[in-house]
Amino acid sequence: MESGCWQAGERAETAGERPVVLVVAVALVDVDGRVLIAKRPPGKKMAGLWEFPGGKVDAGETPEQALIRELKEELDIDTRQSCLAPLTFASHAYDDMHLLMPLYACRVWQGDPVPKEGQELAWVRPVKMKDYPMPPADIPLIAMLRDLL
Ligand SMILES: Nc1nc2c([nH]c(=O)n2[C@H]2C[C@H](O)[C@@H](COP(=O)(O)OP(=O)(O)OP(=O)(O)O)O2)c(=O)[nH]1
Repeated sequence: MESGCWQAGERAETAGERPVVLVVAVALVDVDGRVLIAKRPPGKKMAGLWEFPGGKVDAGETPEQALIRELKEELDIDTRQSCLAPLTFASHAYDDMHLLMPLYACRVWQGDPVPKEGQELAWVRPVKMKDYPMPPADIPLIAMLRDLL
């Protein structure tokens, strides 16, 4: 078997004892088809990399509730569960955890996104996202956004 996914799968099977961590993220899409990404602030893990808004799902929350909460906290915008469309997901082994990250698409929200946590924001077309360094888990999502949005 020569295919690339077969070879890559051999290397990825080392997750072992790492906890699976559920993080929810969203592609906020504007009328021009651009997607909002935010730069992780200094001091955080993977500081300086660009990511989709979102965060960890707390105990007792649904993924959608967590995302609505994170969008308010990080960007001061309001959206609703009915405006969150499941798009794809990332499943990636980091050194300390295995990240499971559903990615939603959202085109309807209220308010203008403002960086509540001092993070830099950018509206970027999926074809241009490769110019913005992102966490390794996010890399496969870029091509999916290009195809699915
Ligand atoms: N929000 C978001 N998180 C991402 C993306 N890609 C990716 O690997 N992550 C990782 C980074 C973090 O380890 C985790 C999100 O955690 P978080 O934003 O709620 O909290 P944090 O960075 O303060 O995490 P921590 O210090 O508590 O580990 O998911 C992404 O596109 N968006």
